[in-house]
Amino acid sequence: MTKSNDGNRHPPAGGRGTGKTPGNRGGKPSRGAQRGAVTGGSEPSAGESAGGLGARRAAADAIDAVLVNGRPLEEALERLTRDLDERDRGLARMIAASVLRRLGSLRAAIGACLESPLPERGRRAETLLLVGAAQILLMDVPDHAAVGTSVTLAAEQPASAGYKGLINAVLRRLTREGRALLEAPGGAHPDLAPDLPDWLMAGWSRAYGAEAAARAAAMLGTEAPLDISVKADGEGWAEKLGGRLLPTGSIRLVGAGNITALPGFSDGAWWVQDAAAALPARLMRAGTGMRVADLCAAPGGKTAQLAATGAHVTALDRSGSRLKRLSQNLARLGLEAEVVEADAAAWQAAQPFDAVLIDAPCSATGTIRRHPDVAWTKGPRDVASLAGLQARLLDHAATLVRPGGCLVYSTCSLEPEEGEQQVARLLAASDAFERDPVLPGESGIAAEWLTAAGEVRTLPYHLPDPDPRYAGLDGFFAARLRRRG
Ligand SMILES: C[S@@+](CC[C@H](N)C(=O)[O-])C[C@H]1O[C@@H](n2cnc3c(N)ncnc32)[C@H](O)[C@@H]1O
Repeated sequence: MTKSNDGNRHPPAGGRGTGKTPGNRGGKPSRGAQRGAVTGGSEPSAGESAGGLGARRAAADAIDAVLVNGRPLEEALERLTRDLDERDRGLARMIAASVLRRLGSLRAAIGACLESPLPERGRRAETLLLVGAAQILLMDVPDHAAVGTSVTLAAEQPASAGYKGLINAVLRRLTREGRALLEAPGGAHPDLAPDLPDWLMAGWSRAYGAEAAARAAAMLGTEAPLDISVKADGEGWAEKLGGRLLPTGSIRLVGAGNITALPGFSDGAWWVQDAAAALPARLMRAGTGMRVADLCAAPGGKTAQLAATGAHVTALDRSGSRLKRLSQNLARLGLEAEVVEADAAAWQAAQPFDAVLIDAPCSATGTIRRHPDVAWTKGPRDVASLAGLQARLLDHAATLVRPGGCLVYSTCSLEPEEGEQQVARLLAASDAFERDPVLPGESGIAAEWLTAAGEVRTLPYHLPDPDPRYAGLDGFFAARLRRRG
């Protein structure tokens, strides 16, 4: 049932503060909600809803795949948008990412238009409301198309057909009042970070302080720029691509469009890699003649960096399918590495390496800006079990480093259990290694990105820029250790 403007607000279904998973709706359904009662607005015409229906359907299905089945967004979109043209693929991706990035805020705005939360069987209807609301409130889409397509999609499934009228009425109301509901400070949602689960915000507040956690959350609600790494001639490629050369050597682009059509892609001059993700390999000081191992290598961003230095690189990963992608990426770039499919926690090398990188599998909470599904598919239990795997991988990687050699451990997680605590544990357990601190300015690394111990700890709001489209970094951790000789 929709609610008149002056009624009491109900909390959003799921979302921050309820202690529920995003797909878990609370509250009893009202009769009106069950029956899809309409309080205003009229049905859109068929003509209004005809265009882009496939993109919206794919977006809704992808959101359900993430929130209901816990699947990664990229995997879902790849499957669901296979038959769409490039424009619709882009639209589906944009809608799904916008919903997942602002899930709590959108639910709050929708909830403010409902007298009671939708019942469990209204799940699809809620997804279609989110799809419509994201287009109306966050994207440059004509309102009538956003409303019409959600209503048409509702009619497609028995579970949502009864909600057509309600979806129409709520979305029409959002076209009039939604921005105020979304932006009202402490209004529809009084929390600082309505778009992230409590456990993440609590952990970041403990680790970095409440203000830093809030700044990180604010940055994660925005779209990320495109960062690329180049084999050589950063300045030249920045100019050719109309991008900015960052102090770390990465190039940053905004509004780049289809990356495979950009100059240099088919020639293998560069590859996509977040600027923070490019730091761990730089810390290894690899160069011609060095023997280097990249032990969790696929899909090969860091392998490519290391190979481009002229080092002899062994790229190892447990996943054969991901290694296939690594080999394809290296072939496009014209770079070489010895590729090994094995478990990095057990693999034995013929002789120790000059430098070993362990870019461990992790919760990836530092990449939520690029992968907003991570916030809703990962939980504290994932962090705990991944920390166990990381410890095994790091301990074994340490045995593969020659005396005097270098060990770099990195993760794209903001959780200290997957970063600082792993390294502290290794150093406490054995005196075979010591820290080789990273100094401010090395590889363009800002002092603000370093811990007191000389480890790299980038936070999403680092690398600010007056133009917000160019601001921010993935959250990354990287530590450099030296094996005592
Ligand atoms: C964070 S990703 C690596 C990203 C890669 N370094 C890059 O820059 O493109 C982690 C990788 O670890 C691999 N992995 C997970 N467990 C592993 C294990 N026990 N042994 C080897 N690789 C493993 C995964 O298959 C995944 O490719």
